[in-house]
Amino acid sequence: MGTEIAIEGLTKSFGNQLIWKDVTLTLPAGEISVMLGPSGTGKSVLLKTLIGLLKPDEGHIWIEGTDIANCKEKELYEIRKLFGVLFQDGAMFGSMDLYDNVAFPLREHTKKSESEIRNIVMDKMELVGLLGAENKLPGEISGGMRKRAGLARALVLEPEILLVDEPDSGLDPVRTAYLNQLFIDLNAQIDATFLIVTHDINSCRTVPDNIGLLYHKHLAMFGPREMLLSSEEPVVAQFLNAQRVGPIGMSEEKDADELEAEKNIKMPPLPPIPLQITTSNGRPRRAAREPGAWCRENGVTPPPGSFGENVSTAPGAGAEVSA
Ligand SMILES: Nc1ncnc2c1ncn2[C@@H]1O[C@H](COP(=O)(O)OP(=O)(O)OP(=O)(O)O)[C@@H](O)[C@H]1O
Repeated sequence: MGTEIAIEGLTKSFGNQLIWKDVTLTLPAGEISVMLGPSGTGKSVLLKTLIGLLKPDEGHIWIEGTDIANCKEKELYEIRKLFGVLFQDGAMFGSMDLYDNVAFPLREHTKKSESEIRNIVMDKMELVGLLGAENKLPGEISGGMRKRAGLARALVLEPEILLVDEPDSGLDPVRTAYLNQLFIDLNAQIDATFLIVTHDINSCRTVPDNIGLLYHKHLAMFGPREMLLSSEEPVVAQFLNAQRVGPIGMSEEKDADELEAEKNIKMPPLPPIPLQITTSNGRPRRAAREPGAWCRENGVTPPPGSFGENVSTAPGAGAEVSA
């Protein structure tokens, strides 16, 4: 089962450039969370801070009782073993074939024999649909395959926490859909805590259990998927529905003149909340909740047409989904 990450009052700047301030959130154990935000709001910096590649100016990151923002190198080294990381470009060694790339963490961090390593590598290659491509070099395969190879490598040490930076950048919608399904299936299988940084609104609306939004140097909101997808908060509603109308402008925040010009333009109504992707083999995912459960429990009426037609989201009603 995955590990909870409790982030408290995290602040990061580079010189006098503040990236974000006072970020506080808990990534629940075994759940999939997505972090969104306009370009340059520090999503990648957050991922790097979580694995200790960058030191925050202030704050705490609690994992299994250790504050990895303030612990000794030796403790950080141990905690890092809980993490699997998939960087944007897959971060493959160009001169090694996919097999050696995926085997690398096992050879580096374990004393496993080559035959044990072979079993693990082939198992993960199969999981990401890359069996048969073991002898290819990273330069000989597509971007989508490189990402999947990066994912196989992130999985070989059986991570409790999986951090993924923009898995869908540069992928076509079909490949993105396959990758999203893979995340859901993987989460059901390995039960790790996932944090995915993405710009893809469709992925963010259908994959995670929780969504966070970084905006204007702070965490605008973090919570269950249904909470954010039913939120009328202008920044959240604008971003999650990819609208031009709202406080976010081309260079992050709109100025007073732009906002004044939009004063009488109403934000469009929220679109229906889609169903969350389920596992491809029907196996239940521990963190998955019934459609509409959060809305029902919190007395929130979701936008009309949410979750398909057969889910009652009235407070107090039991949710039913037609087969
Ligand atoms: N090592 C560093 N030194 C100085 N500045 C940095 C460093 N790493 C990141 N930054 C700055 O931090 C800011 C946030 O960068 P980051 O890559 O985290 O944004 P992002 O939200 O992931 O953006 P995008 O969605 O475009 O990938 C940028 O202004 C970037 O230039």
